[in-house]
Amino acid sequence: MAPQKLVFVTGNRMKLQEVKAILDTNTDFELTSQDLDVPELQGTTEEIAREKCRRAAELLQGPCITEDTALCFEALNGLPGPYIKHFLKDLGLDGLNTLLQGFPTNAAWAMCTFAYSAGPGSEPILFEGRVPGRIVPARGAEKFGWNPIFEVEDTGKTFAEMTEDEKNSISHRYRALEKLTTFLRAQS
Ligand SMILES: O=c1nc[nH]c2c1ncn2[C@H]1C[C@H](O)[C@@H](COP(=O)(O)OP(=O)(O)OP(=O)(O)O)O1
Ligand SMILES: [Mg+2]
Repeated sequence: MAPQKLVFVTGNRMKLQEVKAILDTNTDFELTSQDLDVPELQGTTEEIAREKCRRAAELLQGPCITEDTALCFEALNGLPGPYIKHFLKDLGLDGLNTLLQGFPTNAAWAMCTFAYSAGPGSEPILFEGRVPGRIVPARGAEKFGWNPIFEVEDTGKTFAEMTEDEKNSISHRYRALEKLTTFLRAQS
């Protein structure tokens, strides 16, 4: 059967690189990407993910997937969550550690939410993947976002200390993408 064409709307080339690597050996899907400036509303991760995908499908006038990544601190009831991009930009990796000083736990989870819309006017469907861990002083290469300060539970390693393959075989993104591709395969 011909591969399903997927348009991934994202402005983040590292996300795109990881999604391509995860889908790499998968011949069921053919991924292309579009860097569109889609506004992100405030709200819960789910609300943000849905609305971003809705707007992307309108702009593209066709089916698409979008993705929202959140980093959630247990001590802060899940914040910064979907606002991690702004916290990271303004506080940096050190500042995110400082933020947790005085709290009893540095437990955290990384969360990835893919949204799929069949086209404009079609309600997006969400697929979520999570990885538990904790926030630690930066270790490893500073190549992608908050990778150096997120230590994955039971591994003793931050995402930045893992090889790309290692991260991509256990990550929040991998787990969410598994659910999305299972859904899409069942559709076709
Ligand atoms: O696996 C990851 N490991 C470390 N850092 C990560 C990861 N995945 C996203 N990140 C960073 C990028 C951005 O600072 C924030 C998510 O924000 P988020 O709005 O989802 O991404 P974005 O604006 O860069 O791209 P997009 O155009 O798809 O919305 O966390
Ligand atoms: Mg964004």
